[in-house]
Order: sequence, then C-alpha cells, then structure tokens
Amino acid sequence: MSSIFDASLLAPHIPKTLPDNLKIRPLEKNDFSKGYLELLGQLTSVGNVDQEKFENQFEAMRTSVPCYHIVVIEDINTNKVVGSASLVLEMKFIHEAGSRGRVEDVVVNSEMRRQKLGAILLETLVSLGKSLGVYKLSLECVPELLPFYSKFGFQNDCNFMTQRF
Ligand SMILES: CC(=O)SCCNC(=O)CCNC(=O)[C@H](O)C(C)(C)COP(=O)(O)OP(=O)(O)OC[C@H]1O[C@@H](n2cnc3c(N)ncnc32)[C@H](O)[C@@H]1OP(=O)(O)O
Repeated sequence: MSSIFDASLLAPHIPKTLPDNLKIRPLEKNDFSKGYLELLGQLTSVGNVDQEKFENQFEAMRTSVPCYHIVVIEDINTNKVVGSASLVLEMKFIHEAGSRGRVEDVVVNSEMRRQKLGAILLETLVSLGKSLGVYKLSLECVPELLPFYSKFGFQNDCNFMTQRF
C-alpha cells in the first residue's frame, strides 16, 4: 500500500471548502519526490534523510499499531505537497484502555499561508480523532500560535516540559 493509512478513513472528515486544485489525502511514499521533506523543513530541521531512509521510516510508520495518520494537501497543478499535519495515537491503560491523540508537525507552505489550509488540516484531524474515539487531543506549540489552535477547540491548560538530546 502506498498510503500511510487507509484513505477511506479520511474521506468523511474532509471539509468541502478545499479549492479545486488542492487534494487532501494520506501521506504517500512518492511524496518524497513531491517536496514533503522540504515542506517539513519550513517547520523544523529535517537533516539528512535520503529516499531509502524516508521509505524505511514510512514503512515502519505505516505498519505500526496504532498507525500514524499523516495527512497532506497536494497542489495537483504543481504536484507539490503544500501542507501537512499528523495525528498520532498513543495507546493507554488509563481511560478504559483508551487512546490519546497527539497533533504533530502542522505546516503550510509559506507561499500559501493565510488561505485556510491550516484550518482545513486541523478541522480534518479533529474530526478524524473524534471518529477514532480518542479521549483527548493535545499538541505543543509556541505561545504565538495559541490563537490559531484555539479556533479548533484546543485550550491552553498545562505546562509543557522538554529535554533535548
Ligand atoms: C503542533 C504543531 O505542529 S505546532 C507548529 C505549527 N507550525 C508552524 O509553526 C510552521 C509555520 N507556520 C505554518 O505553517 C502556518 O502559519 C500555520 C500552519 C500555523 C497556519 O496555517 P495557515 O494555512 O496560514 O492558517 P489558516 O489560513 O488556515 O488560518 C486559520 C485561522 O487562523 C488564523 N491564523 C493563522 N495563522 C495564525 C497565527 N500565526 N497566529 C494567529 N492566528 C493565525 C488565521 O487568521 C485564520 O483566522 P480566521 O479563521 O479568523 O480568518
């Protein structure tokens, strides 16, 4: 399978407001050649990830349970990935052996920001998370993005600590 997760899971959650030239779908293996890593480079450091490393990681993510719901927006006129966001499920014993959903790696191409693509990605992931039955969705962001995420139901309700290596 070339998609990182089953595309039929996504279909009911896609907002109808997407412009004709844009397609929203799960990450595919050939997104390596459609600028996916370059897009992630607008979010943070990607480092040296060649095609083999990308494909090995893709396979590990695709076959892991629970799976990585990495959603991309492709501009079908340019064949470039112009937006992406991930919903990763974390299985728990707490909350009746439920799953927590983490929203990660949200990014829209700098030339296409403020055109509601970020909103489409967030609305899609929140709807997908609800339908997958997560008891909570969470994310980490800089203070400047609190107004953005609050539009999609997130509230700033705890401190966040990190340790980097
Ligand atoms: C969990 C994480 O991944 S945190 C990391 C987030 N990603 C980044 O910082 C990468 C760089 N930034 C980006 O890629 C983009 O600016 C994003 C993803 C944050 C926003 O994407 P966009 O497509 O520009 O947002 P979009 O146009 O959908 O905006 C939706 C609404 O949020 C508002 N908004 C967008 N960006 C911001 C912002 N930085 N601060 C406050 N509000 C914002 C818009 O004005 C709009 O409001 P409206 O509905 O009232 O008109």
